[in-house]
Amino acid sequence: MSTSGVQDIPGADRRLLVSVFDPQEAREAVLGGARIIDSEDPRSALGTIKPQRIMDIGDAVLRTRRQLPVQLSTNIGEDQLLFRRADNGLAMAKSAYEQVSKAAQAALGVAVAMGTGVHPCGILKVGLDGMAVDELAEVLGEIVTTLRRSDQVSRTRVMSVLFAQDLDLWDARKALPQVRRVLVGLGEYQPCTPDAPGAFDLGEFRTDEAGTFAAVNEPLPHQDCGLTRDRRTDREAILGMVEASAAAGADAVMVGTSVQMKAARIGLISTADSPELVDLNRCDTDSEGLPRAGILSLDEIRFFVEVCHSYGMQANLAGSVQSHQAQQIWRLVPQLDQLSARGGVSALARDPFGATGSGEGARRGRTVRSSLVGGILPPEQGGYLVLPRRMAASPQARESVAALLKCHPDLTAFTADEYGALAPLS
Ligand SMILES: O=C[C@H](O)COP(=O)(O)O
Repeated sequence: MSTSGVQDIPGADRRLLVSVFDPQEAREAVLGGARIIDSEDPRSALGTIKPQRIMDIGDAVLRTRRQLPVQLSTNIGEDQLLFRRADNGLAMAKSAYEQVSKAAQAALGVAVAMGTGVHPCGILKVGLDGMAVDELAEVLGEIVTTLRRSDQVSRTRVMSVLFAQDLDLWDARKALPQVRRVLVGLGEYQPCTPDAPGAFDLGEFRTDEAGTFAAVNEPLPHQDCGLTRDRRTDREAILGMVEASAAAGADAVMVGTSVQMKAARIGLISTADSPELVDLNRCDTDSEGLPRAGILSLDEIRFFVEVCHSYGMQANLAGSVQSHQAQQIWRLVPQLDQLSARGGVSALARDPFGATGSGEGARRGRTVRSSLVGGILPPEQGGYLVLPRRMAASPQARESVAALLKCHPDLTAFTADEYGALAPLS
């Protein structure tokens, strides 16, 4: 007898998407139980990936034993904006016609790279960051129509992507050294004068660049795109994105987070201030004591799912999704179609020759582990709770986990070391 209720949903077909960068990560994701294997360059939130790598990943999925049907997905980048450089060096937007055409060409290209060998319905994620609502609807509509008319990939599903943001939280965190370090490592900065807002000396992070000043790249505010008047992604922004996606004929909408939010430990799901959620975000601190924060409340997540379904589209959540969030959200929002993850299912790479892991903390230096994939799976597919070992050591976290297991006694809990090896939570 289920205690969460979700196991009792007849025909539940909820899916975990895992973003991978190579065939080995693809195998880990499939063996861990992911239902959508997403080809993506982890250097950014929707990192563009070469078609040949998508093909390599598809081949790896085909060769790996799967218990349930698996789909492929990929993306055509975070935004579809195109610029040219004016004589004075300033960036000038290219014509709407060129933007729409390039996006549709890219969509066709990556859909062909995914092919139909793994599944007839590949999924195409379309980043639309920074675009005005009418602009993004035009791009999406062209992509949908182009793919539908194609001979080979007409069943490709189109998923629009909205990057959720909380600009007040971002402002409060963006100057922290650990946030700047990650963004500098990912190349998310631009040169500036020493007196420019947010300027810092690159030499703090790269000795060879001492004396060069830079500022981290800022998120593109929703207000500038006409999505909402708020500095945080709210119901108005969600509704605007879902309506535009539905009008364009998209099949699904994903709300995720930009690389700036990820670097600042601002994930999509807020566990604070909810009587239904156990707040483990506050116990998940980095080595400097910075806790994980979230953007959308449980009610806003329910609103997103409900609005998507009212337009006949699927709802997908992403944005530094952690195991404790996933296990609660799957149970509390049983209608949710998909969760997506990379950071929450990756660990330091273990060097088989004995050296310690490399690339500590950076998105690129971590690799997908099947043991961690199980931490984000829905309960009806065997999902369990995974707590990073450093977090499990905190009495505050232990207390919160005890409360969580009391709410959901069907959950089995493990700790994970920095390489993703699991041990039962004792
Ligand atoms: O498509 C989804 C993203 O790859 C999720 O990445 P993340 O879990 O590190 O935020």
